[in-house]
Amino acid sequence: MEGEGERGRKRGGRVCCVCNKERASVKRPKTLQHMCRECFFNAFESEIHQVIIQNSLFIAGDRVAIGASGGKDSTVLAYVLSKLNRLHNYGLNLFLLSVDEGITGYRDDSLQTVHRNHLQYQLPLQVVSYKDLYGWTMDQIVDVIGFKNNCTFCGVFRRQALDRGAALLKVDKLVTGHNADDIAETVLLNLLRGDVARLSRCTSITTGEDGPIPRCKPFKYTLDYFSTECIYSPNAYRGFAREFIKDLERIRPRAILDIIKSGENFRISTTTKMPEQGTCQRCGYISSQKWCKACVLLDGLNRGLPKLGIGRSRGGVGSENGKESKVDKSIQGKQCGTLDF
Ligand SMILES: Nc1ncnc2c1ncn2[C@@H]1O[C@H](COP(=O)(O)OP(=O)(O)OP(=O)(O)O)[C@@H](O)[C@H]1O
Repeated sequence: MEGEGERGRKRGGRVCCVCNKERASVKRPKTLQHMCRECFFNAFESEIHQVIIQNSLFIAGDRVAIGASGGKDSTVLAYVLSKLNRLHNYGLNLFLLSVDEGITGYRDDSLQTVHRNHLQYQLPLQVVSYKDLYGWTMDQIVDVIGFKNNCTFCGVFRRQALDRGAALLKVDKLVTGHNADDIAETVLLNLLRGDVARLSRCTSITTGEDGPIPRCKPFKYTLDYFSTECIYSPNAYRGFAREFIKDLERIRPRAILDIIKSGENFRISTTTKMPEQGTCQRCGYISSQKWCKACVLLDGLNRGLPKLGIGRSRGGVGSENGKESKVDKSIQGKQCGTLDF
């Protein structure tokens, strides 16, 4: 901890500023405190408990699916949530829900972690795959679309796949391991794209209350320590926002939480026209357009026109003789990646 001077140091390193006994092994980016492992875990778990209670994330008896990717955040989320559920008697029925995107050498490895968590924490596991839901794996999609726009497919399909998996489990809520860094990136991206509708909701700790399954982010205020990248996302726009945010964090760690705060304080003018929620005429999933984005993308893939739903391509769904249809117009201007959680 800054200002501790010699008092805070011990031969071989600093002393934990909480217990004043053990050697510190982490410096928390959020508070800049030097802590030992044990005190860090305690502080972290009690902060998540506070977030859950203060935001009334759950009610006793809720069936809750944990979006389990096998990555570090959702793995920690599964551990912490099952521990807090026991410790504080939340009365939740917890499940692990994994989406297998079909990315060889990436998701197949991380799904093994999820299978281990399923046994370790004794939580029922549901896996849904892109192959079963859409008939395509991400490996196959990348073969036809390349590396540039594949994140659009993956993001849109994952969002819907999680909802479909949650429906199979008949859960009341879905929690994800999105952390403060993820949310700050999304604020910036929505700002850069002028996506007012998403900007207005991306900082909420619970979203989708008007949709099929509300989603919560108990790690909303948790800063990232390190992150792993999908093998197919080297060109994603999000990656640039991530680098920018990491640069800011190096100068001032609280910058990330301040970006979230700014996002929370945006007020959308009452005259701004917001999209109206409806259902996709094709699959029945929620959509503000005639067809949901997943159906538009899938239709393009199946017709051998994979770029149809990306960016400003013409001659899309429902178009006659190359003229734009309503659906074509609806998908314009929303390039690369889904910016909803
Ligand atoms: N394939 C998946 N199956 C289930 N949930 C997923 C999947 N991918 C992402 N999620 C959920 O969305 C959250 C954010 O995922 P993302 O890959 O953007 O970030 P991350 O910080 O790398 O998370 P993680 O470390 O948990 O993978 C995850 O923590 C998880 O809850």
